[in-house]
Amino acid sequence: MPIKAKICGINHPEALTAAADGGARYIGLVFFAKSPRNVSLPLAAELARMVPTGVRTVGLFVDPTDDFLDQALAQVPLDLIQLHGGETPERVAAIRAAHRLPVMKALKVETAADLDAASAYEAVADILLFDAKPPKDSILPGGNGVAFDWTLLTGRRWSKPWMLSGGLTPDTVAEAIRISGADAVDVSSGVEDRPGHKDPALVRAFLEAIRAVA
Ligand SMILES: O=C(O)c1ccccc1N[C@@H]1O[C@H](COP(=O)(O)O)[C@@H](O)[C@H]1O
Repeated sequence: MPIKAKICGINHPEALTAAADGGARYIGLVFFAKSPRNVSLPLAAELARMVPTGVRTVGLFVDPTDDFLDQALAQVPLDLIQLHGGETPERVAAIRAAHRLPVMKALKVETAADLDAASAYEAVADILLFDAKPPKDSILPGGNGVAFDWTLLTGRRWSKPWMLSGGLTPDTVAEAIRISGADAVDVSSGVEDRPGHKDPALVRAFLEAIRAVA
């Protein structure tokens, strides 16, 4: 089965085209002011309208308020909500019910215990996303280009679909898939030529590296 890819932090049309034409299943729009990939709602709406049929548009939020979610969803056609903050299982369930959209919950992984804790989200999230714990000095809860020990996922089974992220690059993604057993991956900083700017050539290289695994 082909590996599914999400290219996160799309903020210009050339990156969107490289992702969609290269076979990405998801494109991610970041709604988090501290991120260099943050997009305004009008720009996000413009980009989302360019997403071809068959590619899903994901909105990435970090501990969003209900008001902000309402505004974003009123202006931007999203297919999936990604929650990348400290949202509790109850908050994930409430957001999912209120907005009637599938939710992907990001879980920060450093040790096997972090994966055990992730099981609390299996009942409430539609997709689990395993990302590395951010470095202590980072202002971002994700998008730091940091990987975790992929062997922690080897042989683990989940009742929900899941994605791997954290420090993936065109050079490492095949090995990460092989070790973790992931059938879906998410990348942000690993396909950039400077913080917050996707390089279309790196996006294409990442998607080609994935195709070579399948
Ligand atoms: O990309 C961001 O700026 C971002 C900001 C806040 C939370 C999450 C963010 N990105 C997500 O982080 C992971 C890993 O990114 P990277 O490939 O290590 O740079 C990925 O799931 C992004 O969706």
